[in-house]
Amino acid sequence: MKDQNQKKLNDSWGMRWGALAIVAFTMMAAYYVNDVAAPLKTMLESTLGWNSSEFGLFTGAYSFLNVFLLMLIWGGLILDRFGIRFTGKLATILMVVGTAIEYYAMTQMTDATQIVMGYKWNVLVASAGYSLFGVGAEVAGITVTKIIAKWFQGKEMATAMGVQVALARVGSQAAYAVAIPVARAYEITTPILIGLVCLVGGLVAFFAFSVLDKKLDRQLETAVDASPEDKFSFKDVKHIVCNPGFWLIAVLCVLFYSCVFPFQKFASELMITKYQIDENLAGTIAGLPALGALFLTPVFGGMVDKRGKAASIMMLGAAMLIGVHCVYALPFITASWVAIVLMIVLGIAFSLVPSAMWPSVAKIFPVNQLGTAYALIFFIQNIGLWGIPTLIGAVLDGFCVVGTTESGAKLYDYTLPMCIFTGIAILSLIVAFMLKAADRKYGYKLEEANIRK
Ligand SMILES: NCCCC[C@H](NC(=O)[C@@H](N)CCCCN)C(=O)O
Repeated sequence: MKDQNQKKLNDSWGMRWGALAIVAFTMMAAYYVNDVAAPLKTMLESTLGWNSSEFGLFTGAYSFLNVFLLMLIWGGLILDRFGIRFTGKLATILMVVGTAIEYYAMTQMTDATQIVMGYKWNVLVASAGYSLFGVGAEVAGITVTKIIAKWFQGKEMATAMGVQVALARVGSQAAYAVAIPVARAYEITTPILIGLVCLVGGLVAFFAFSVLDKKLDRQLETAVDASPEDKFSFKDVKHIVCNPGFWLIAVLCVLFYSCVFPFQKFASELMITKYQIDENLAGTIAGLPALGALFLTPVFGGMVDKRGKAASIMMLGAAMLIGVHCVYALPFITASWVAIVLMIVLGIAFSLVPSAMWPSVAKIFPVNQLGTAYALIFFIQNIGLWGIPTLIGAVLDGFCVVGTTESGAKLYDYTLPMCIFTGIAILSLIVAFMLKAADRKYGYKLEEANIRK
């Protein structure tokens, strides 16, 4: 007879946090690669001749397959059918292959400038690689959420999720900080090569995690690592999409994240051209929200746990976003310190909203629908992560060119794009307000503390 009281692998503090460290490293590499090309926008223009529309297409390509081929939905199904080890490895392999294609297109296909469907061939190949990477990164995101739920069940689950997101921000900040200096010191694609090497390390790390996870499964005596109650189910989809809270959170998510991630992709150039910030520093400034979020997300998460007020916090974050984008839109404010202060405020908003939003999903839906709810929200969020960079790139090329830089790249006036971001931020405040009203009407308890005294 088996000893039911036998200590399991995840009962050991060191083992479960060690396991988290391994998968968090893979996600850190993913966030690094996700963001590393963004600060290189101007260099891509002067070195490879990419215009803003092409940069926008490339940036939005992260979400292209996720949106148009429903890859997040299939990813959710694969995750439930084949489990976290298989899906995690598959997702990481997709990230490695996608990044390798992107790197190849940017290094070996520099002469492939023939126009196909209105874009340079090398842009399309790099975008295809980045799109494949995007599928891997998003599927890895939902897989890691599920890994944490499994390894930290009945333990420090919320803290573990906060720490994982915080560590992912380290990857983002590193990308923004090193991209331009490394590209200037070596080749424009060296920062991407570094990301590729890190992702291969992340793949090895995931294989190592799988050994631990298999051992845990043997201890848990489960053949399949997805318990029936957290499987992706089309019945749940119907139930979830009929809930007004789902739509309000999903729309708030797409609007809010559309004002942060896509904005950051263009922010390095904005810092250099409008605020005259040194090129080597511009990426670090653009990455400040990620750095701020690294420290503040766990702090605000703790506040939401203890004091509640999640709906009000989301409103506050959205209001701060309006202020930030509105001031960036003002053409007569060009002092570099203002740009830096605004990035810090954006960092605070970027910590407030996610720390209130993601736990709110868990308040609206029962545990057995959470995986499905997160996959659907990620899917809707990806529509913005695809559409907004594509739109901003086209707007820059179509309406904002005001000259040429010394290196031959175009010089843009960012007033119109910043007005667009301000408009989206205003919509996000309206939706946050509606969410608070819905909370009162339907009793989601978003304003209540998670931890009861
Ligand atoms: N448990 C959910 C955590 C979500 C963290 C969130 N990530 C996303 O929303 C991803 N779908 C998109 C990541 C894009 C990275 N540039 C986050 O705040 O990072």
